[in-house]
Amino acid sequence: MASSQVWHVLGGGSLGLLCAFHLRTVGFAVNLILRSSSAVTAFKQSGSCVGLLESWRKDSVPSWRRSPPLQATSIPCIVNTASDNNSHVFCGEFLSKGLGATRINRLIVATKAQDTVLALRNLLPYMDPGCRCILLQNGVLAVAEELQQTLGEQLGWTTRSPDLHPQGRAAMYADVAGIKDVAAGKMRLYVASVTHGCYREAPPQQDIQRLPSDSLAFGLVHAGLGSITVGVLGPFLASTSAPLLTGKPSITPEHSPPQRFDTVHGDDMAFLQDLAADLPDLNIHPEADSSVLLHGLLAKLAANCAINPLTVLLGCCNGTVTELPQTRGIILDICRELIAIFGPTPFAPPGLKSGDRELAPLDCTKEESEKALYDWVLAVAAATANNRSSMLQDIAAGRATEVDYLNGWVLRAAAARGLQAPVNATLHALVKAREKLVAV
Ligand SMILES: CC(C)(CO)[C@@H](O)C(=O)[O-]
Repeated sequence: MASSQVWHVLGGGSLGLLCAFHLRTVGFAVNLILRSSSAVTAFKQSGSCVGLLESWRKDSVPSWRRSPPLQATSIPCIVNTASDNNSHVFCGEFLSKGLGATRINRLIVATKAQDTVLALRNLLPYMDPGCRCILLQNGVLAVAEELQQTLGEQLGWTTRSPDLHPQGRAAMYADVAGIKDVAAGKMRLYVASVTHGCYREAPPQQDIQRLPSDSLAFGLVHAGLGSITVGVLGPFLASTSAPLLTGKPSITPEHSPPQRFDTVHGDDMAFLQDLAADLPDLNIHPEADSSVLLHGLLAKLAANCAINPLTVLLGCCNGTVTELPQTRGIILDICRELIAIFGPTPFAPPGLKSGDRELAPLDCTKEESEKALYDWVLAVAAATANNRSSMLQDIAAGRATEVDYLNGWVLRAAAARGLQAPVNATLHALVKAREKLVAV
């Protein structure tokens, strides 16, 4: 049962609103942290509610529902100074009006990948020690690497890349953020692979009439029921002294043994299991085995590297990319490239795992992994067939996409291993070109 616990949801995109809707509807107090004070004003003017249409439900005619009212605040603001791209100062406006005395100890981070590190850095002074923070981004592995390189010291992780993270830089951020006394090192970070398909949309006129006036400008359509597989981030980062997956491996991926991580127990799992029980409609699967979680995150990466650019380049919904032989061929190529880079083991077909969930590297051939990953990506696209991918939504709204954290990150991982990933490179280049055309 939902307690009096306050949840903060960072980001008013479709996924942030989906989480805010369900958290609030089951009875949690929710504070939605939006990008600007004008977004907060718009939210308040629209009735301070989130509207949801679950079009994935086939058993009944779906209709719009709205959440009870929830709080909204604007995001604290740090700006880059012109002289030094890496140093930041707080905006005066935020210091006086932003979150004020708010303390955050349950946080869902639903920002775009490229906004995550800066947004989290801005929130650090407001987080209670031990704050539980769930990262939902597409490209969350790339985000995690960036977090480690920029905020690693505050988060209690080893600093792995002195050139990217010069000595003293973290201390300077901490000073600027006034977080000297905040035990941010105890922040608990969780990462998730999210396969729900949803997009923002205001409901049609007749639906609005059935609801209290002026509500639901902050509406979303949950078009494809997926799941949220979530676990603890720490073991991935703490156990290595090289960047998570874009670092140079000591042996080639094909011959590398499966990467093993500590299994997470206890309090973290209890927290995630309670959350899953409180929010059944979000289909949350807590994962205690970090190796299995990594498998899920890499599989999700493959889905985003294939589905998202293709939907942008063809201007279509997710389902279309499963139907055409040309797009199916490109999806298979993307899967093959990821397996060549990260090795077949992380993509072992579920059938090749033993009962205790150990991966079975010796039995898992490259071909079996390719087939398993390809089938999984097609299944995600089919389950979200009527969804407009997040990248297509970004392009339609004239926003930057997350492609640098998806195909772009894969290219960096390939380069670190002396490999090429030509299909990822082509999709990356075409999406960047599309971004440029949209921006003019
Ligand atoms: C799962 C997914 C591809 C569904 O559209 C989603 O991650 C997205 O849109 O980015």
